[in-house]
Amino acid sequence: MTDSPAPLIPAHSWAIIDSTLREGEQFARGNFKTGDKIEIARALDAFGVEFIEVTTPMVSAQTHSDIRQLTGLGLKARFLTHVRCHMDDVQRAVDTGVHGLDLLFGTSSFLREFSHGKSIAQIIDTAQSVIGWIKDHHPELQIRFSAEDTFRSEETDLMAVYRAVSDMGVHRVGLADTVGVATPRQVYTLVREVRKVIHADCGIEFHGHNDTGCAISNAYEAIEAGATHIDTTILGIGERNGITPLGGFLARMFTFDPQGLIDKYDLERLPDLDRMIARMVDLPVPWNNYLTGDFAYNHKAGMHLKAIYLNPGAYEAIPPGVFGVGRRIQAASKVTGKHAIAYKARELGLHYGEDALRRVTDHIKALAEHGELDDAHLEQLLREWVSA
Ligand SMILES: CC(=O)SCCNC(=O)CCNC(=O)[C@H](O)C(C)(C)COP(=O)(O)OP(=O)(O)OC[C@H]1O[C@@H](n2cnc3c(N)ncnc32)[C@H](O)[C@@H]1OP(=O)(O)O
Ligand SMILES: O=C(O)CCC(=O)C(=O)O
Ligand SMILES: [Mg+2]
Repeated sequence: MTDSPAPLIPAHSWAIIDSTLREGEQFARGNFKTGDKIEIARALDAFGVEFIEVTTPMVSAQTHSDIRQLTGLGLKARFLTHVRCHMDDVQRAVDTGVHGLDLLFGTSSFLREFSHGKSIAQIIDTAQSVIGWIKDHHPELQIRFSAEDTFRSEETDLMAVYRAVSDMGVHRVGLADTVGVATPRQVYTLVREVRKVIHADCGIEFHGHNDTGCAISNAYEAIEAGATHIDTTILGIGERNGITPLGGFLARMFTFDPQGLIDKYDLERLPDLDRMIARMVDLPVPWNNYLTGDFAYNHKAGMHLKAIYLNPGAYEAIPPGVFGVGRRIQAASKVTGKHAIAYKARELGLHYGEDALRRVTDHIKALAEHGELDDAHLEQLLREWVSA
């Protein structure tokens, strides 16, 4: 026996902050009631996510009381609340029973001009007094500071902000691709730069929107560059078209360290998580959803089917059973081939000679020009042709 090589990106080098109960509430249809929130939190905890981020208690008295209820559930996952870097918000958040505060302050010129109106010097000043207050009065709380709209901010501004908050002793800094514009290479480069100015024990969190379709690749690049925490939501729900989806992110990371993921999370629960959120937002799970979409494991073309029957790994990067889903073999279409038909026949105890197999395959392909044949039709045909 030889030891297996160390995984390229070990699963223990990063953690998930699932934000379905924060970013997900900002999704068009994310109107979770207290009962929904409890169901989501319990399901995420059973799945094994390390952190659950919830909305700021500043939203309403109901939200404040919901957070207290969630943190009182006795779950293993740790709760974080997402608050503006402002004393009013922080003081409202500290008695909610959360494990930590996710502070944010927009650093791009867009947000400095149109959101809060503060200069970089004022942001640093405020951050220092808010962080200082938390450290003095609630040293038990984890503190994260994120520069909202990081990827449209000036690099010199960012470095000044990150250095200052790291010097104040925050546990993590956050990089947020708020409008989903960053490319994977930009994410990689910036995370590397940030790593150089913060303390060695300070974590790096990445939050990526999917407006240009890069949310998963950007999360992956962030980890490659040294990020320690990734924000996800179930099905990727969030503002506009959302953020890095939990399932898609896990699919990406599974390819680097399958066993690490199996050890950390109860992966077979993923389909239930996706269906739960689909039900709550009253939308179907997308047909092409990572891992759990109806057709995520559909195999159709003859060349694929020949190999799939011999070894599914020939056309699957990730075995579906690990994530609690099954594969579908679509044998009776116009793009099928003789190997798939022979296999289907064998399943029925039927055996064709080479010529007969060619003829029945061509017949099925011709019929399927008008649409797919269902299983019953295929079986009937195979039985008829073997005795014809
Ligand atoms: C990219 C993101 O997803 S960021 C997170 C977004 N999350 C939320 O907005 C949480 C839900 N929000 C809410 O319930 C409300 O917006 C509240 C309670 C936070 C604030 O409500 P209101 O006081 O009515 O203000 P409103 O929402 O209209 O405007 C935002 C305010 O936040 C201020 N603000 C924005 N960012 C920050 C910040 N990082 N630190 C401090 N203040 C900030 C703005 O200046 C503005 O305050 P102003 O009116 O004094 O200028
Ligand atoms: O706090 C953060 O890091 C992320 C905030 C957010 O949702 C965003 O910038 O899109
Ligand atoms: Mg966001």
